[in-house]
Amino acid sequence: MTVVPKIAPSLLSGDFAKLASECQRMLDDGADYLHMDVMDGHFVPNLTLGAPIIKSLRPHTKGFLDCHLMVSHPEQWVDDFAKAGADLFCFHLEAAEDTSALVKKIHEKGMKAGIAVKPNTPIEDVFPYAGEADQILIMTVEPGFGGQAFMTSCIEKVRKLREKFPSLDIEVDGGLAPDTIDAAAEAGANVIVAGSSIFKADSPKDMIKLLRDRVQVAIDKSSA
Ligand SMILES: O=C(CO)[C@@H](O)[C@H](O)COP(=O)(O)O
Repeated sequence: MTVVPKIAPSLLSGDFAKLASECQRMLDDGADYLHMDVMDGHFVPNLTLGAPIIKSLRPHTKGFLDCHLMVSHPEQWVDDFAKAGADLFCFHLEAAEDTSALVKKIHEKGMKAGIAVKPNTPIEDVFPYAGEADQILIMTVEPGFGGQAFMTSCIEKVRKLREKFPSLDIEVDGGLAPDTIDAAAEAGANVIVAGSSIFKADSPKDMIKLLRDRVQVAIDKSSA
């Protein structure tokens, strides 16, 4: 593997009333990405934030805004997120009309492109597009809410994707914590989204370090 660990705190578990300072706190504590959960109340049964919030936040942070759009018709939001200053636009395979065209459009607008898959979507469905995208996100909970239990059934999907794409950024999201990180990392995940485990930790800094160290151990083991 040639990948490196990246830790992406999910701001969904932070305090939206002070989003900019929550982002800064995470960066100061060692975060690599700021994971922004965009939900439309249609693709998932929850409503969170959209491009206007990303636009307001952008002048207040230099952090990498890893935007995960859990929305129907993701095509319609590419321009708005690009203008708002998103760094990565991740859409759901299940929601896209034309996956390759959407990846191309995201790149043309100057953002990195991610493709997410829900727990019940076979990982093979994303194989044809994994070479075009910058990151594949494997959901390890049903998307919609923070604080759910990690689904171990998703681990095999990470393993299969890593086997085929050794240098791809593989992100996992949902229920990542000290008791689940090893399974995800050993299967090949290198980008870790974590909400509850980081924001509820006595020391978010120590939690970010723990998650990063465990991923690094798995990477070292796999390349030994
Ligand atoms: O996208 C989602 C939920 O749909 C996630 O990003 C969660 O916000 C992660 O939260 P934890 O499971 O780590 O609490």
